[in-house]
Amino acid sequence: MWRRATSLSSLIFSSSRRPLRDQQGAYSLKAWEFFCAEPFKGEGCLSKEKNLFITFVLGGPGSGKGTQCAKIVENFGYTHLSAGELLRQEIASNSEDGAVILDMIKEGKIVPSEMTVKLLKKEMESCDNGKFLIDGFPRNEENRIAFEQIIGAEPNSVLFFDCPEEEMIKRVLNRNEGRVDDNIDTIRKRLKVFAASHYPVIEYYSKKGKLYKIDAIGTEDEIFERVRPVFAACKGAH
Ligand SMILES: Nc1ncnc2c1ncn2[C@@H]1O[C@H](COP(=O)(O)OP(=O)(O)OP(=O)(O)O)[C@@H](O)[C@H]1O
Ligand SMILES: O=c1ccn([C@@H]2O[C@H](COP(=O)(O)O)[C@@H](O)[C@H]2O)c(=O)[nH]1
Ligand SMILES: [Mg+2]
Repeated sequence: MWRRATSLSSLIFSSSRRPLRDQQGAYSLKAWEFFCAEPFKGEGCLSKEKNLFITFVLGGPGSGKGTQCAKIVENFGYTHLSAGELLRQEIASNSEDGAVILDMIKEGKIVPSEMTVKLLKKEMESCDNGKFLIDGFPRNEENRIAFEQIIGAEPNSVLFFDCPEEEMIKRVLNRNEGRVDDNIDTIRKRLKVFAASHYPVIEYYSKKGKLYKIDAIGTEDEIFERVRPVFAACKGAH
C-alpha cells in the first residue's frame, strides 16, 4: 500500500493537535496510532535508552533527499543523519574503514551494513534529540535488517522520493559539490545499484503501511508542500 502524503490533510485536530474521532475517525485514528506507535524496546538497544522517532528518507541519487531533509529539520526539529555524508566523513578521517568506503563509493556500490550502521548508531547515541531523519539508508534488505537488529528499532515512517532517472542525472551533474561519485560513469552505476536493490525495502515498508511516496518533480518548495502533511500530522505528538 502506498500512502499519499496529501491524504493526511484530512486529519482533524483539536487544540492539542490530537485528531478527533468524527466521520473520518477511523482513518484519523489509524494514522495517529501509526505515528505514535511505541518504538520497539529490546534489551540493550538504543531504543531502550531513549524514545526514538525515526523517518527513513529514500530515493535515487539526486532525487532531492538532502534538500528536503534540510526543510524538514527547519520546520519540524528533526536531526538529519545522511548515511552518505557519514561515510564521506569516515573517508576524510583516514581510518581503515575509510579506505574501503572510498573504493566502494567511487564504484557506486553499497558499503557493508555494519560499517554504515556503526556510524549511524554513534551519531544517534550522542544526540539528545530522539527524532531522526535517516537519509539514503537503508539501501537494500541487508541494510534494513542490520539496522533493526543493531539499533533495535524500526522507522515510524518512510519517505520515498520518486524521480525519473533523466531528472536525477541532470540534478547530480549540476550539483557541483566536488563529490567523487558525481560523474556520469559513477551516476550510471549508482542508478543501476539503486534499481536493483531499493524495491524490496520500499515494498517491505509499503506492506507495513509506513510508506509515503512523494512525487519529486517540481520546485523544491512545491515538493516540500507534499512532504509537510506527513510531519504536520504528528507535530506535538512527541
Ligand atoms: N526540486 C528540485 N529541482 C531542481 N533541483 C533540485 C531539486 N531538489 C534538489 N535539487 C538539486 O539537485 C541536486 C541533488 O539534490 P540533493 O543533494 O538534495 O539530492 P539527494 O537525493 O540527496 O542526492 P544523493 O543521493 O546523491 O545524495 C542538488 O544540487 C539540489 O540543489
Ligand atoms: O547507506 C549508505 C549510504 C551511502 N552509501 C554509499 O555512499 C554513496 C553516496 O550516498 P548518498 O546517499 O548519495 O550521499 C552511495 O552511492 C554508496 O556508495 C552506502 O553504501 N550506504
Ligand atoms: Mg544526499
